[in-house]
Amino acid sequence: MLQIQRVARQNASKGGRRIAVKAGSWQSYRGMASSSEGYDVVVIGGGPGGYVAAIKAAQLGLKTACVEKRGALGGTCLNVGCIPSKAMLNNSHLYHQAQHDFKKRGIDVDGISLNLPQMLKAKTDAVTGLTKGIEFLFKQNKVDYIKGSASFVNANKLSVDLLDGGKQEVDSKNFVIATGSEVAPFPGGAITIDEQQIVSSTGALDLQKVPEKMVVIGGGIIGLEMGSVWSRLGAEVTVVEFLGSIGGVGIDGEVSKQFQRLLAKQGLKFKLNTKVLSAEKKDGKVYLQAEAAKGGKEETLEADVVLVSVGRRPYTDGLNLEAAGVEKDNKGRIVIDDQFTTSVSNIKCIGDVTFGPMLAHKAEEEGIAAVEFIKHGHGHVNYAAIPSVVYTHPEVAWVGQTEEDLKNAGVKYNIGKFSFSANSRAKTNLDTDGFVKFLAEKDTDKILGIHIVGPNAGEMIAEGVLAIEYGASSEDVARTCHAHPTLSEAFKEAAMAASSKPIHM
Ligand SMILES: Cc1cc2nc3c(=O)[nH]c(=O)nc-3n(C[C@H](O)[C@H](O)[C@H](O)COP(=O)(O)OP(=O)(O)OC[C@H]3O[C@@H](n4cnc5c(N)ncnc54)[C@H](O)[C@@H]3O)c2cc1C
Ligand SMILES: NC(=O)c1ccc[n+]([C@@H]2O[C@H](COP(=O)([O-])OP(=O)(O)OC[C@H]3O[C@@H](n4cnc5c(N)ncnc54)[C@H](O)[C@@H]3O)[C@@H](O)[C@H]2O)c1
Repeated sequence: MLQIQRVARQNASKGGRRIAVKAGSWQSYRGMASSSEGYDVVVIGGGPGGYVAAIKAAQLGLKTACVEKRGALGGTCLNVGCIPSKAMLNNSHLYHQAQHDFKKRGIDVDGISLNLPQMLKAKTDAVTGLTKGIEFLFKQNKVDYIKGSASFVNANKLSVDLLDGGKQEVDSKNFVIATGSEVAPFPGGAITIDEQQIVSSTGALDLQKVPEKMVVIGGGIIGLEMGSVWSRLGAEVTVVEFLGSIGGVGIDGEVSKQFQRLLAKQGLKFKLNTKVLSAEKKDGKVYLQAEAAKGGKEETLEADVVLVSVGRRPYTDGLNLEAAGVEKDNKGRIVIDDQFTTSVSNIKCIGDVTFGPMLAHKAEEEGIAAVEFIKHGHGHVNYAAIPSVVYTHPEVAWVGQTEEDLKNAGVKYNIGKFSFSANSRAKTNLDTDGFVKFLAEKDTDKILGIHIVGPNAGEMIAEGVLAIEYGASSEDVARTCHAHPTLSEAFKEAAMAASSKPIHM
């Protein structure tokens, strides 16, 4: 019963906005699937969406293989995304703290210096350990790992160019496409990424020298995380953002402003409402032409290294989707219905290559739900309860709707805010920047959004996700006992502020 309610809730939460409903229901799929032999499920792509789908499918008793062409499992996230960036964020933060923060805590350290090769090695070690770990999980769960590049022959057959040479044909009743995304090139080809001086996030994770001046094009999550890393390690970083605010899609306006103030205090410079037009490499430098977003006077920005972080796009190169009949939309996303089924009834699709936010945990949830649909005919992802986290210091995290969303939808709401400067643990930690903000429906007190800028926001938001998943009111959270002294008391007090009054402010 609960499952059925959840599927209904999931469908309702999408409201037809995210998922275009195409032909190919669960019933019609069942008719087709039994006709072929080989695997029950073959997953194409071994990123967080694909590898999780493969493990879950095997756990459900389906004969499963996963095809991955990178030579390592884990996809963008483990190899050139979430994991290496978080290693660099953590270690650059410690370096920055040791230089600028230890003294006031009574820790005198002499002769601190950066050993960048060692910091890069620590990052690589974390990546290697985790990608090998997934290979182990595949063995443990009896998922066949096919190393090569997959291409559809028809809706029940792949041809795989094996990394070790040669080709292999792979037959399956069902496929899950999880081929992810790639760096979006600069529009119009005006700037070419060379991964040395003009880098994408991939090059920015592996710079062999701290640049003196770095210009970041795009003040979304990648720009702010990687800009923070190199700023902490000593670069003068300028973020150029087309829009009037930073943080990308989904960030609350008030949080974005506070976030920008805090990053500026750390030394990052911002040029908002500014559009980069072109780049020229000359005498070891890069010169960028930029102008006001709405048109106006041009200016030249000089940099040693430029990071292009203007978004990512779905990746389907070489898949030969036409041979299977799988359709894409005009943004290159594979079109799916609310059961992750593509235009072909036995082929499902999940993660960055289809609709929705490009986040590892969203891809994982979809991976599990998609194979549950294959096995049981029902699955569940609640798109209203997908958290977002920016792993800077302080962190920024949110779930649900922003004030701007609610205003645009004409929804009446209460705000409850609590500042970390009034939280005892934050005070003892000398880490008091930021706040927790609850948005609750005026009439019912139901939580509609939670936004945090502050220490440990990325861990704390899990409580908000749970509250939204269970349809909690802010009073529910306010009446829940939180341990003292913890940062999470700020979370409780913000809930108290939304439903009645906080105690400590
Ligand atoms: C710098 C950076 C930092 C990030 N940090 C975070 C973060 O902190 N948290 C977060 O949630 N998200 C983060 N992301 C986003 C996250 O990496 C993606 O949302 C996630 O990896 C998507 O998972 P996926 O499985 O859909 O695709 P991917 O991870 O892109 O995996 C797809 C895989 O498919 C393989 N493939 C493609 N075509 C074929 C083929 N024809 N045959 C065989 N294999 C194929 C590719 O080689 C790839 O390994 C970050 C991204 C970047 C770039
Ligand atoms: N912590 C995380 O969860 C995390 C970390 C990194 C990446 N990611 C994911 O990776 C994806 C890509 O990240 P991203 O930061 O590249 O994209 P993004 O879409 O988040 O941000 C790109 C920014 O570039 C700006 N921009 C575009 N063209 C510009 C121009 N010509 N000049 C100046 N600014 C311009 C846009 O206005 C936007 O703010 C995102 O979907 C994100 O969810 C997530």
